[in-house]
Amino acid sequence: MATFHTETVQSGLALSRLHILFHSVALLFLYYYRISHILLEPSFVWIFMTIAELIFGELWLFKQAFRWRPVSRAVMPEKLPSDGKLPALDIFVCTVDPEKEPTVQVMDTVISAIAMDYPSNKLAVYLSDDGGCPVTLYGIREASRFAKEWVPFCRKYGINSRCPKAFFSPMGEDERELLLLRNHEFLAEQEQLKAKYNIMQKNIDEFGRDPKNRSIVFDRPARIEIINEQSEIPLVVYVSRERRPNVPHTYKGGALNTLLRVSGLFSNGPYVLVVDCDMYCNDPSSAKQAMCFFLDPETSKDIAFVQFPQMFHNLSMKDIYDSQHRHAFTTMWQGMDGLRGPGLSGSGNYLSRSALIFPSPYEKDGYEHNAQNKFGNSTMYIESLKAIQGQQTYKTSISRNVILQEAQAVASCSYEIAQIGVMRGWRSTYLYPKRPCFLGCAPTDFMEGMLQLVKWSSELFLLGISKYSPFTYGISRIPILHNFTFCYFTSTCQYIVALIVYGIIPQVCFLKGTPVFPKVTEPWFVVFAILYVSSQSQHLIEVLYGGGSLGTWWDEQRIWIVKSIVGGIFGSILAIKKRFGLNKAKFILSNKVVAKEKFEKYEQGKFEFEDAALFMSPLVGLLIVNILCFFGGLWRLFNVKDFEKMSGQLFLLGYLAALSYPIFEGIITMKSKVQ
Ligand SMILES: O=c1ccn([C@@H]2O[C@H](COP(=O)(O)OP(=O)(O)O[C@H]3O[C@H](CO)[C@@H](O)[C@H](O)[C@H]3O)[C@@H](O)[C@H]2O)c(=O)[nH]1
Ligand SMILES: [Mn+2]
Repeated sequence: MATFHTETVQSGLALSRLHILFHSVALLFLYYYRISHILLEPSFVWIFMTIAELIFGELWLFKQAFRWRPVSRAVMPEKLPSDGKLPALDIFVCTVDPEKEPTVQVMDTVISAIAMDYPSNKLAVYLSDDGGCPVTLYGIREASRFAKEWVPFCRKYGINSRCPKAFFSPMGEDERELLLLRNHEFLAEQEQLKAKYNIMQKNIDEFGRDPKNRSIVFDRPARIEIINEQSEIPLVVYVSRERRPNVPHTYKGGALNTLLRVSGLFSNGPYVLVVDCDMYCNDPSSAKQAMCFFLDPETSKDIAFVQFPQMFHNLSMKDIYDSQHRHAFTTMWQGMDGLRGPGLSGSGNYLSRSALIFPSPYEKDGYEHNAQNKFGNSTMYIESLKAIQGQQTYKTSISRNVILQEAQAVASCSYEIAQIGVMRGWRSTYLYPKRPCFLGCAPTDFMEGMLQLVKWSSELFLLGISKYSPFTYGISRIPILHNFTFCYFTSTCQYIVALIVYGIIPQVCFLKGTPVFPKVTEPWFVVFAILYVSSQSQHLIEVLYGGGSLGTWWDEQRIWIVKSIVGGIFGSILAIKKRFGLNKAKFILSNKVVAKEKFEKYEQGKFEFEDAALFMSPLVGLLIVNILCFFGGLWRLFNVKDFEKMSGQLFLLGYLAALSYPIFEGIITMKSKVQ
């Protein structure tokens, strides 16, 4: 019996495809207008405008792939086999730096994972401590001790908020009150647990107060410790892989590879959940929801991973920086799901181990050839792969000590061989349930948001010029529409060229009185007007349809321009530096602690540019050009009165001025602080 069903997001699909056609035709008219004009009367201004419009058009086209066949899925966990027949599941949590990733917060995630609604003997939780910090090891021991009381409590009352922090916070209030009404003993038990939770936090904080316990060691042997083996709660393992300064460690990817090998020796669950240390499990049923895809009798065989949206607990209503990535997790991922499946977004994804081992879903033999080259020379680990082939949990009679020793070996630097990736023929799937399954900490101040953006942009840029570029590698191997989605991701840096042209040329020409758009009375003007209205209304409909407001639409346009400029310039600079090995800077780890004043500003919906002068400089430059040209040009316009030919530019500049007003405000208040 099927355990999930899929629905094409039908409402307006035909209309939406018709719109794609309509907009494409309008674009062709625009190009015809531009190019025929250039042929008659070549000028740099027109050539640049045309290049910009070609880039906008190209990216617009790639983007339509996301709108072609969006699907939404629903699961039926009640139709899953009984608990005894479920496959084993390993959960991986990654952390590295207790300064940016406070240990107490990491432990909330670990506890929420331990408390997942899944049979304890089938679940194992692995914490990768890439910093090798004593406080992390201390923290997980405390967390495991607390979990031994927390898990039975959650099960007894059927609690949904299994991250203790969330449960005891105002976010958990509704649930607490409901339970209180139903059960008399609940109050006393809850108070007890809250006290124990506070003690746990206090202990960890105290232990971490000593800087020695918080310091990161990047020159260390592997250290693996079983934290819990008793069966009332899942197996809990602490893993700190070997790190040596002169051996490349490939950051989180390397940490995950280590976890795959280590967990292969201990529990070898055929499925693996990966979460970042700040992304606590907000719905304990997510494991069973994911199993609905993996265990579906008809369609499951080729599913490599199930992705849940990344959602955040620290967003404000206005979310001026669009830290939630609304467009990505509502439109884009659903759109990709309707093609061949969403991309891996790094956290909140359930992976099938088979997809990481076997060349294709239909080719589960043959991995043994060369196994030592591919997976390293631990025979015990290679044995574990065989168990995956048979889809059985790896049963072992080998003693714990021998396994621990082997685990130490597979966590050493010499095992860091080729990166594992999902191979061909596999599909992925996306599930966006009503209750968010994972909640993390989004950057809510401008600087942090931009750092993360620059990190991502540089990685996508590098992918675009790599061996695996969608323009070369993808084009012959991936169905065209699906490949378009990857073309889009790897080309967003191109927006910067188009935006610089559109942010300087019409402005300077407005000041000088040179038109760059057709006269308002000419029929060609209609083409430009149509394209503008068409793209804006497409965006507006998408926002409103997803429950957003007019304000969201307006704010998103602003932050889109800001992000495209910052990501485009600094992302490509970083990418080029990385490409030529000039990048001395370390990995940009996202900060999960937010300064209070900055957070307050974000909550009020006010831009805060502190410390971000470098990232802001191109933007400030463009803003100055815009303002000077706008007012200077207005002065000229009212003197010369050539409204007819300047209307297009007047509108563009007015629109940009209105859009950038809050940024302007942010800059002014930043200045006044310095004085
Ligand atoms: O050397 C490292 C560096 C990072 N991490 C961990 O990797 C995770 C993600 O790092 P973070 O800096 O928090 O990335 P973000 O920018 O917040 O996260 C997004 O972007 C990353 C890619 O840049 C993805 O891997 C993440 O899943 C995705 O949530 C965190 O748990 C880190 O502890 C390691 O384990 N080892
Ligand atoms: Mn993150």
